[in-house]
Formats: sequence, structure tokens, C-alpha cells
Amino acid sequence: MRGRFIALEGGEGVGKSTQVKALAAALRTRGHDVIETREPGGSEGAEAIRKLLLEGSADRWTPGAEALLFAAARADHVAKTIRPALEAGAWVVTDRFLDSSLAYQGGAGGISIGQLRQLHQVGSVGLLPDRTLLLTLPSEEAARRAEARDRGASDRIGGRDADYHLRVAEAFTLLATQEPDRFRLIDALGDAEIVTERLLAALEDL
Ligand SMILES: Nc1ncnc2c1ncn2[C@@H]1O[C@H](COP(=O)(O)OP(=O)(O)OP(=O)(O)O)[C@@H](O)[C@H]1O
Ligand SMILES: Cc1cn([C@H]2C[C@H](O)[C@@H](COP(=O)(O)O)O2)c(=O)[nH]c1=O
Repeated sequence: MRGRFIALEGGEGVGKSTQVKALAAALRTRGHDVIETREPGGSEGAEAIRKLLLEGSADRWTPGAEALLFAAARADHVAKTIRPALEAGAWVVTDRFLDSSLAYQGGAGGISIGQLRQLHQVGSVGLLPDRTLLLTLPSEEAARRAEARDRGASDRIGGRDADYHLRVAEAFTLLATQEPDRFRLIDALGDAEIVTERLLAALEDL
């Protein structure tokens, strides 16, 4: 039996981490075995790569090296955590996956989407989520939430300028329009409990 693979996506501060926990808990109450995970990270090797990616100076990596490191972390995460869980019949709920690379390193960072998909094919045999839930929020509200949480201490990528994050948001929207069967747009405004209900409704057919 194969489980279900669900990814939560979106820019900084839209509520993904909050909703991964809430969605996993709601799925467990419905009797599912659920693994919560995140990117970059989710396996021992990928968590080590996360530190390389998110710590240090803004110019620590070239855009190409950064894309390769995300793909390498994802390959380890898929092989060590995601595939075994799916094969055991669990639901896997991840905070970010491939579409974050397509939006951040691709749409905002200038690496070609085709090359990023090739890296994903090499590293992770092209695994895609059964459903990708894209949380959307006005940029001012997302920035307000992220600032209240981080108090100025953002990581290497979160700390990039507003133009970069605007391109990330535009890239996510474009990706969603290109794959309407896989993506669902979720309004992330409102109480966390209401957002969780919207996520559950977007999984009803699965
Ligand atoms: N529905 C909500 N309404 C108000 N605040 C919220 C809501 N959901 C989450 N928050 C708060 O907003 C902040 C950002 O949420 P969270 O860390 O879940 O976002 P994220 O999308 O995972 O961010 P990032 O990608 O930057 O890590 C947190 O302080 C969280 O408590
Ligand atoms: C998977 C992935 C992530 N990123 C960026 C997005 C965020 O700025 C950080 C992760 O931090 P979070 O608080 O855990 O969301 O990394 C990216 O640029 N490309 C990716 O593929």
C-alpha cells in the first residue's frame, strides 16, 4: 500500500510550519499514520545541508551551488524519509518541497526551471507530491507575521530583499496555474483553525 504525499508551500511567514503540525494532527484523528517533515531537512544528511544553506554570509554560495545543495538535501530526504514512509502506507506532510526550489532558485534566483527539474529527476527520481497546498497571504501580512516571529534574525534566504520575495510569490502562483490538478490555492488569512479546515477540504478527494 502506498500512503499520500502532501506538500505545503508558500513564501516566508504564510503559516506553513503552523499548518503542517495542525494538519498532521487532524489527519491522525481521522486514523491515518502521519509523518511531519520539512525542507531543507527531514533526514540526518539533509539537516546537515540545511545548516550550510541557511547559515553564513549572503554570498556564501553561487546560485548554481545553492540549487545543487537544495537538490542534494532533497535526494537524501526522499530516499531516507519520504519514500520509506509512503511505502509503509503513511501520509507524509512536508513543509516545502521541489516547488520551493522552482520558486526561489528558479523564478526569483534565475536558474532555469528545466534544469531544476532535471536535478530533481537525477536526485529524487522526479517524485512529486499527490497534492501541493499553496498558502497565500498579502505580502504585508506575511512580512508582519515573519517579523513578529523572527525579530530581525532571518536566515540567509529569508533575509533577501522584498523584490526577491515578490518574485518568489509570483513564481509560486505561476507554478500553481501550470499544474491545477496537483496544486490547490489556500487563503491563509484568518485564524489558524479556519486555515486548517481549508486545507482539509482541499484533501477531501484523497
Ligand atoms: N493563521 C494565523 N494567524 C496569525 N498568525 C499566524 C497564523 N498562522 C501562523 N501564524 C504566526 O505567524 C508566524 C509565521 O508562521 P509560520 O512559522 O508557521 O510560517 P511559515 O510559513 O512556516 O514561515 P517560514 O517559511 O518563514 O518559516 C508565526 O509566529 C506563527 O505563530
Ligand atoms: C526547500 C527550499 C527552501 N528554500 C528557502 C526558503 C526559506 O527561506 C528557507 C527555509 O526556511 P524555513 O523557515 O524552513 O521555511 O529556505 C529555498 O530557497 N529553496 C528550497 O528548495
